Order: sequence, then structure tokens, then C-alpha cells
Amino acid sequence: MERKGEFAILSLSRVSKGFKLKDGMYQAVDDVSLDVKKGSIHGVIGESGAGKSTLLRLINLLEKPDQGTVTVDGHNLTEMPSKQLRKAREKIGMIFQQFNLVNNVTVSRNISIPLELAGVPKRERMKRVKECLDFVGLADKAEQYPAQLSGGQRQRVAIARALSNSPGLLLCDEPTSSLDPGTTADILDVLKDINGGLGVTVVIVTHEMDVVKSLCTHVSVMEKGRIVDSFSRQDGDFRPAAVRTGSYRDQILGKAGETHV
Ligand SMILES: Nc1ncnc2c1ncn2[C@@H]1O[C@H](COP(=O)(O)OP(=O)(O)OP(=O)(O)O)[C@@H](O)[C@H]1O
Repeated sequence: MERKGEFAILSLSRVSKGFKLKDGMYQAVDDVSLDVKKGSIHGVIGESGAGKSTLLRLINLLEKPDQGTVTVDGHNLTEMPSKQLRKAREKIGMIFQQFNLVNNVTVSRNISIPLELAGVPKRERMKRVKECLDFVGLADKAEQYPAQLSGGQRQRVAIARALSNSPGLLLCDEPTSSLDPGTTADILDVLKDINGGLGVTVVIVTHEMDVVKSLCTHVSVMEKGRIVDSFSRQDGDFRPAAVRTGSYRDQILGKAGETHV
């Protein structure tokens, strides 16, 4: 039963996505249903090629599902006319493994662009850019260019840009996979602050177990385009693994090894 305050900010219902290849269709996401609770940090873990990035891109309709519905904050995105969808997307931030910054403009401008696209007046934009830079601890880098920054600093700029329109949901596609362990820990701390301090729900796809262990409140395991297991790390959801022993669930819940008597 759903507990008070635990309603889903995001629901995927029977979502599928296939890609046309030379020798037929490849089903990257296959009939996936998933609820993400408001206020959670929901990790999607799985091997390379499992379909994690495609699943994430289906959430904000960067990929259009072949079937199924995507509901964010009670609004069915899959049925929205494009203008309304653009508005809804402003409230869904996204960050990427390779940061995806615009390299020939300054840090400030990178953060300002989503605000410009949303029609925010200049004065308000400047204020918001400063707030976002302060939040990620890069106020002194405002007039620098991405090439002048380290990987961790670039990811912080990308995070500031993703936060500029005050999203309720932040989608993270392998956000630490290009970073060294120390910088990874810093970025994970920023994501924790975004969740705990700003109340933003975070969905993160990763193949790194440590990222899930240090960050996530809820976990889904993806295999061959399907979600094969989903569990909470918070409330003693220690049901036996739905899949084999030594599964992601066992490892994440700290039960790995219990069977090795
Ligand atoms: N635009 C596309 N056209 C054709 N095939 C695609 C496309 N995007 C993804 N795929 C295929 O779909 C499968 C799932 O890819 P996806 O990137 O979602 O997996 P992933 O779990 O995120 O893996 P990784 O961690 O390696 O990125 C892969 O086999 C990939 O080659």
C-alpha cells in the first residue's frame, strides 16, 4: 500500500522502445513499468547495453516510446502537444556522462540558456544563474569557458544548468563514469544535497555498484531491456531476491556472501 507522502512523481506504464537495425528490430526497452517515489533517489543499475540510457531518455521523451505511457507529476507526457511538452520538460533536469556543455560560451551562459529558452527575463536570469553557481560551489568560475575547468567542475556546471529551471525531477545518465573516485564522491554529495536540500527527486542510471550503494534509496535492476528486480534500501525490504543469489539486490543490500557458509 502506498504510504502518505510516498506518491509516484514518475510512472512508466508498459513502455517499450525498439530500434531498427539492418537485420531487424532491436528491443532496447521491453514493456517496462516503474514507479519513482517523490523525494527518492532511484537508481537503475545493469550491464552495458541493458537499456538504461534509453529508459532514462524515454522519461523526458528525448526518445519517443513505441508503446506505453510516461506520467510525470500527474501529467501524461506521451499525450501532450509539443508546446505543452516543452514546458513540462523544463521541470525535468538532465545530466550526462560527458557533461554536454556548450563549449564556446561561458559557464554563466551555459546555465542561462535553459532560462532564455523558457522566456525568463534577463534580471531574473542573472539572479538565478548566480544562485545555481553558488549552489554547486563555482561562483568564481562564472566567466570561464568549459575547457578551462576540470571534469568534476564541468559536471557541476552541468548540474547547475539542469537546476536552473527549478526541476522537480533530475535525470542522471552515468554522471560519474568519466570521473576519478574522489571527484565521484564530490558529485554524489552534490546530488545528495539536491535531493535532501532542494527536495528534487533523482533518477540515476549507472553500472557502478558503489554509486548505488552510496546514493540511492530505491533501486531497479535492468537486464535485456526489462526491469528484473526493484526494491527499497530504506525500509527493510529484505524479501528474498527475485533473481539469482549474488544478484544486484543481494550485493546492494549487503547480503552478498551470506550463502557462502
Ligand atoms: N539510437 C539507437 N539506434 C540503434 N540502437 C540503439 C540506439 N540507442 C541505443 N541502441 C541500442 O540499444 C541497446 C541499449 O542501449 P543503452 O545505451 O540504452 O544501454 P545502457 O544500458 O545504457 O548501456 P551503456 O551503459 O553501455 O550505455 C544497445 O544495444 C544499443 O546499441
